[in-house]
Amino acid sequence: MSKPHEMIVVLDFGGQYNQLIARRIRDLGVYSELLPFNTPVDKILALNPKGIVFSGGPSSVYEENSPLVDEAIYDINIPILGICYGMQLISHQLKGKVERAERREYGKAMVDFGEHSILTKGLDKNQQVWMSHSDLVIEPPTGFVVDASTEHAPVAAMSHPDKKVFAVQFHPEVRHSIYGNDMIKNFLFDVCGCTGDWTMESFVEDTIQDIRNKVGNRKVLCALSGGVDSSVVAVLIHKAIGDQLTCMFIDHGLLRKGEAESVMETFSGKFDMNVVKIDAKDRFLGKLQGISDPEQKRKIIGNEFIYVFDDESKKLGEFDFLAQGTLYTDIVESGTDTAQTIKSHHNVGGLPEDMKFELIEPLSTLFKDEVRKVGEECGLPQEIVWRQPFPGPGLAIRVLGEVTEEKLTIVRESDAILRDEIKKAGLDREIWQYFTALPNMKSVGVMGDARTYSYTVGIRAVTSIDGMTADWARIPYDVLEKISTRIVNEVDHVNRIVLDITSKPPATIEWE
Ligand SMILES: Nc1ncnc2c1ncn2[C@@H]1O[C@H](COP(=O)(O)OP(=O)(O)OP(=O)(O)O)[C@@H](O)[C@H]1O
Ligand SMILES: O=c1[nH]c(=O)c2[nH+]cn([C@@H]3O[C@H](COP(=O)(O)O)[C@@H](O)[C@H]3O)c2[nH]1
Ligand SMILES: NC(=O)CC[C@H](N)C(=O)O
Ligand SMILES: [Mg+2]
Repeated sequence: MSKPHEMIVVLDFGGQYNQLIARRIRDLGVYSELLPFNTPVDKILALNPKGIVFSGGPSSVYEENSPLVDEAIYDINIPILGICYGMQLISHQLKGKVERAERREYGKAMVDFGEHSILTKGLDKNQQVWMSHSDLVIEPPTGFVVDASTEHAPVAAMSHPDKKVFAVQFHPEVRHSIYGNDMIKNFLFDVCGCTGDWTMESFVEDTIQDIRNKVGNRKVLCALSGGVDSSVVAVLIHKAIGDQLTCMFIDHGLLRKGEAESVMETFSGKFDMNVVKIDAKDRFLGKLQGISDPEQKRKIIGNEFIYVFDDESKKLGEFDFLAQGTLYTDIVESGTDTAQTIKSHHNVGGLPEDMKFELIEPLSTLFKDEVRKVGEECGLPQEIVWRQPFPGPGLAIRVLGEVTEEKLTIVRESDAILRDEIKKAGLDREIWQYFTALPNMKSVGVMGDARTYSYTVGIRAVTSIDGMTADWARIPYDVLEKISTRIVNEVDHVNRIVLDITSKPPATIEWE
C-alpha cells in the first residue's frame, strides 16, 4: 500500500493468534502487517514502522534452530512489544534467563502489576489475563525491570522503559485478557506515539491510488465469483481504472443451484462493468475424474482456474494482471514459512507455477469482517456484503472423495433446500455459513415399505466472525426437522441426514 500512514510491524514466530495481533492494531486505527520473523532489519526500516511486535510461537528459545530476530533490531530505536515467545526471545537475545517451567500455564491467570508502567497506565493493577506457555523468563536481561508476576510466573511482564522495549508473557490480543486491548492501545499511542490515521475510508482511497499506479494504462482481468471478496476487489479496481477492467466469472460446474444466473443478473444489472461468463464445466469435471484426494482436488481446480483465465482472456486482448479476492485467511491456511498448511486454498496454494499473470490482491492482509466493512464503505448492496462465503472449488470439496454428476446433484439440491429453509426461518444473517456435504457413504433405510441403501447428507452450519475459528450453529429443532424431511423426500438417493456439531478447531468449516 502507499505508505504515508503510520505502521506497526508484527514479526511472525508462528503462533496461533498472530493474525489477531495485527487485526487488533488495525481496529485501533493504526495500519499493521505481519512479516516473517527473519525479515532483515533494513527491510523493516524501509517500511518506517512506529513500532514492532514480536508474536508468540510454538518454539522454545533454548532449543537449537529456534527462530531468532536479526539482533540489530534492538539498536534501531523503534519501540518493541514482545508477546509470549516474543518476551522469551528478548530475554534470550539480551542475555536474560529462560527455562522450562515446572508448572505450565494454559488459560486464565491473575497477573499482578506492582507499579504502573506506561503499558498499564489507567488500568487495574491486578487483572485477568490469558496464558499459553510452558517456558518461563527466570531472570530479565540487564537494565530491564520486572513489571508483573503471576502465581507461577515470576516475570509475567518486563520492560526497559528507556529503550522502549516492553514484554508480556500473556496474550493481550485475546479477549480473555480483559485489559489486553487497552495495553495494546497504550503501546501504540503512548509508547510508539501513533495518532491513529488508518480508517476504512483511507484504506479505500489508498488502495485505489495504488492500483492506478501499478496498472498505468494496462488491462486487468478480475476473477469474479459474485462473493464478497471478489466483488469488493472488482469495485475497487473499477473505481481506479474504469474500462481497463474486465471481470470474468467461471461456471466450473461446481456452483450452487441458480448461482450462475443470479451472479450475472446482479453484476450486469447493478454495476456498469464489463462482466463475461465462461462455461468451463467440461474442463473442470474432466480434470477431476477419478481424483479423490482433497489436496489434489484443490490443486487441480486452482490450476484449471488460471488456465481458463489465460485461454479465455487471450480472446479478449492482452491482460497483464489478474485480480483475485484473496484474504489473509486464504494465505495463512494455505501455509507460510511459519504456519502449517491446513488446506490449499485454490487461489493461493493451488496456483500453477507457470502462471504468467501478475497478481493484484488488494485484500490480502484483511479478514472477512474487515472486507465487509470495505464493501459497505464502497457502497456495495447489502445482499452482496452479507452473502455467506462460498469457496472457489465449490461443491467439489463438499462431495467427499471422487466428484461425479450424481453426487453433485445431491449436494446441489440438498443445499438449495437448506438455504431455502434457513432463509424462511430468518436465520440467514445470524448463521455465518451453512451448507450440505456428502460423505462418501451409504446406509440402510426403509421407504414405502421397501429397503433402501442410499447416501447420507451432512448439514454444516457455523457461526463465526472471520472464518478462522467457528462454532456450530444451534439451529432450532423444528427448522432442522423441516430441512431433514424435505431433503429425504425431495432429493433422490438420500435416506439419512446427520448434523455436524464440531467447532473449528478441531474441525474445519468445509469437510475437505
Ligand atoms: N467461479 C469463479 N469465477 C471466477 N473467479 C472465482 C470463482 N470462484 C472464486 N474465484 C476467485 O477466487 C477468489 C477466492 O474465492 P473466495 O470464495 O475466497 O472469495 P469470494 O468468492 O470472492 O468471496 P466469498 O468468500 O464471499 O465467497 C475470489 O475472490 C475470486 O477472485
Ligand atoms: O475461495 C476459497 N477457496 C478455497 O480453496 C477454500 N477452502 C475453504 N474456503 C472457505 O474458507 C473458510 C474457512 O474454511 P475452512 O474452515 O474449511 O478452512 C470457509 O468460509 C470456506 O468456505 C475456501 N475459499
Ligand atoms: N505461546 C507461546 O508463544 C509459547 C512460547 C513457548 N514455546 C512456551 O511454551 O513458553
Ligand atoms: Mg467464494
